[in-house]
Amino acid sequence: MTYILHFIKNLLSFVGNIIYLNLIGMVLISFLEGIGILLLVPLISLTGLISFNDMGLPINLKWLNEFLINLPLEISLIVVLSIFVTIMVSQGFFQRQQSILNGQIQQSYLKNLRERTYIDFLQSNWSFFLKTRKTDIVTVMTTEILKVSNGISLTLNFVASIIFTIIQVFFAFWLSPYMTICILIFGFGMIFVSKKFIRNSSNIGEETVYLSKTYLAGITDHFNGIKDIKSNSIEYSYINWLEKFGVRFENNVNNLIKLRSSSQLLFKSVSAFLIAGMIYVSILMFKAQPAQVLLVIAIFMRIWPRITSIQSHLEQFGEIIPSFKNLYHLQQISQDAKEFNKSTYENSRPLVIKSGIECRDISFKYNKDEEEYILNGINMFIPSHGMTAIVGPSGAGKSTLVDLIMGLNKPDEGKVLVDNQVLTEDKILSLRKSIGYVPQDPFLFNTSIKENLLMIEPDASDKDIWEALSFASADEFVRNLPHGLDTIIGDRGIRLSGGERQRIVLARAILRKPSILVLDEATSALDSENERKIQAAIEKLKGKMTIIVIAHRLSTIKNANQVIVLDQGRIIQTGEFNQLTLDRKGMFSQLLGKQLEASI
Ligand SMILES: Nc1ncnc2c1ncn2[C@@H]1O[C@H](COP(=O)(O)OP(=O)(O)OP(=O)(O)O)[C@@H](O)[C@H]1O
Repeated sequence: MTYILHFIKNLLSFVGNIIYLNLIGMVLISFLEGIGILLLVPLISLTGLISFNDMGLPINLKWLNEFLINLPLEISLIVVLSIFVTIMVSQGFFQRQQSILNGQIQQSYLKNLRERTYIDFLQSNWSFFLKTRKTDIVTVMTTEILKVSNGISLTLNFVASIIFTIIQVFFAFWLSPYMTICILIFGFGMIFVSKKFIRNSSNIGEETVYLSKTYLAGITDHFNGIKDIKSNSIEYSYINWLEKFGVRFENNVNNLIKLRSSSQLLFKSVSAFLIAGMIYVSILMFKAQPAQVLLVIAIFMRIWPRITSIQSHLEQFGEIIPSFKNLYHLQQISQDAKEFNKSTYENSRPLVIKSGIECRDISFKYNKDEEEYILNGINMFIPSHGMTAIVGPSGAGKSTLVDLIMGLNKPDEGKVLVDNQVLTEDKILSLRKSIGYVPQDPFLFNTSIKENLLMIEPDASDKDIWEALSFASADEFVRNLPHGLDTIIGDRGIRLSGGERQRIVLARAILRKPSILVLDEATSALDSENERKIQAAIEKLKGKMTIIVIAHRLSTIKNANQVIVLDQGRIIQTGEFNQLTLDRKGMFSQLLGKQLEASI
């Protein structure tokens, strides 16, 4: 319940006073419906079968009776029916207004919740994304947020249902206090007894959340790896996975339907026994008149559905509370991991690096419970406007080191300094705004080449774009595409070759005119002709910006001003390319030797 209350509080602070208008609307509607019960009395009387006096009502409606009796039947019937029609039409009108208002509240809350959650995620630091599965975030942003928003609407309906019930009970109590008390005792007794249904709903809801997350994670993995699946002809192990998973999904929904229908059956059966018992007791034991029996039925038919509705709401709450919990927890984690807000984002300007970036005694580990550091006692200086290459065997910590330099990870010990100033939280964003980054696995969106480039620099002109493309040796192939810059490149750029993708991402990084260019294995997917072109391009950039390259192909970094060799999280060699090749026993020479052997 704490989770629902948290989101209700959000809702109250978001929609403000409209929510009270909404509640007033609900009270008005219930009031008009309550009057409906009262109206039954003169209506029954007008049948001519029974008089008010026989009904044994605790209220004095004789004046109404006398007024109606003194009128000719047609007139009194018209009066009563007109009142009835007016009440029903007004109720319908208010109901319409209230439904519209409810819908508006729900939709604007959903919009706000979606935006807030998305902003929270995007403003979180990198460690949040390292700890959280991407597909869990996607599940929250799609299905869970919708469920929470429906849950909010369910809560508003629940409040309405409670208000309806209270007002109906009030009218019923006025007409017949004993019978109302009797129905209420039975009703709330039933709700208490059927707590098990609510608990089971909650268990099913937990399972639904788990299944949704696992399904999305599985399906995403499978289609990301579809080339491996098809090339290795392992389609059927995945089809089997889906079939098994489908059974669990099916059971989950069937269990929910069974639970809901069992609870409805229970309430319906109790309702039948109760009404039969009441009629029996009133006729045989209290010798009730037909009018009183009719009243018993009328009151019962009004109140019992309200009690059933409360029970059904409670069961639905049980089912969606796990979604509230899931969203709440992920929001909390992302808020704790917040690294900036809108104003810090807007106020941070790209840095211009004058002297260079220094790592001083840096140690870092991903899992803080482990003893071993991934990076250990790193001391290095990356001079501005030079080209620094970081090399080393796989798993040595190259990407981790570059992530620390970009302020994505924070060192557990030691500091990163930019132009001799410690890289504090407030400077991280400025630093990142001055970086052009080309990742190992270049990411492109399923849109045109132009839009992919403008994502980084929305104000760039076509001339700037062609310049950047030409610099990245991508201009020729883009010109040859059927729609040139407007060619749509498919999911993650699937319609382009690996090398073409990498060149587009390089062009995108350069378009920003960054003061630091970070290339993480940027040339790995290029053939030697394109690699040569990019080498020449990087050569052109040397001296204009600070270039950091993580390289496996050592031939690509011949012109680096400094090469840093990492092994098992430690720097083991630093120097110029040629200088390092002279150290025959050093790791750099060994790596170079292995690559030469492999290329023969
Ligand atoms: N998110 C992570 N959580 C836990 N450990 C990680 C994470 N990322 C990397 N590591 C570990 O840190 C070590 C260094 O990884 P890193 O990716 O920095 O190496 P690398 O030198 O860039 O390797 P490669 O050349 O293969 O890309 C590895 O042992 C890796 O298993």
